[in-house]
Amino acid sequence: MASDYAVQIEYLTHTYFTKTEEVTAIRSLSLTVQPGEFVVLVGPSGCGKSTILSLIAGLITPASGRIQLFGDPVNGPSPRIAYMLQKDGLLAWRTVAQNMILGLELRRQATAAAIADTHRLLDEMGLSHVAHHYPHQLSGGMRQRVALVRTLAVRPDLLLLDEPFSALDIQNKIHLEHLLTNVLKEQQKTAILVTHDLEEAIAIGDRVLVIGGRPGQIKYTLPIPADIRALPPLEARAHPSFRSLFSELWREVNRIEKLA
Ligand SMILES: Nc1ncnc2c1ncn2[C@@H]1O[C@H](COP(=O)(O)OP(=O)(O)OP(=O)(O)O)[C@@H](O)[C@H]1O
Repeated sequence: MASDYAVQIEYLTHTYFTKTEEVTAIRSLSLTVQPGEFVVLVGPSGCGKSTILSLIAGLITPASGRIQLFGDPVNGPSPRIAYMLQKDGLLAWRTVAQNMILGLELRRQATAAAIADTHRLLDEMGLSHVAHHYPHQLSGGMRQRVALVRTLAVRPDLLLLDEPFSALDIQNKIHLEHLLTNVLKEQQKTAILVTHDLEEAIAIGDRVLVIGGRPGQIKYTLPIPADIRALPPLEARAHPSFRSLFSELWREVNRIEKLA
């Protein structure tokens, strides 16, 4: 029977083989993500968060277990997924306008309508005035906004976000969180974010999963209450329950780190 989940992971195990050692990064991990849900992965360094994203993206093949995307098995990179990383990956010799359609070009989807859509997104990000600038002429926050436009331009059903805002100052970070969550809500996209920033996790996620142990497994789940989820990221941080959720998450991440 076809699955109704955006992502369904069952008993996933992954081992890296190097010349000198074998590292089992993930063992027997099961997880489901609902369409439209925003799931955040946090946990100590090296616990396997990025590996989970790479497996979902079909960039690496698991040793065992099963991953389904919108009911279809993952057998390699899927056009339904877009990936955004901490490094913006903008090409220095292309303008902002040319950079933001790169994904569309690679997928042979750079139609006039699709390009017009990216210009609308660029406008929403407050960046129309730099469409003809080159990346070196932009600030870090602007570059990451362009990278976000490029990620959204291909109209992915699932966004995988690996610490996309971690190099930004707090103002830029909250601004980008705001832009991201607005677009995700408007377009009802599913997203999985990896972050080390526990405040960010609570302010923008629907559900936060603490990954830990060696090999990595889900050790703790923190559902974010509906009244916090309804708020923009800055206002969420000022909600009366925010501090106690932060303490709960902090305690769990530290407890798991000590056990590792
Ligand atoms: N290509 C690789 N070859 C060998 N081992 C790897 C490889 N990539 C990751 N690992 C190992 O797998 C484990 C999980 O790594 P992963 O990058 O998924 O963790 P992470 O939780 O994302 O870490 P961080 O928070 O530091 O980015 C670590 O022990 C890491 O050293």
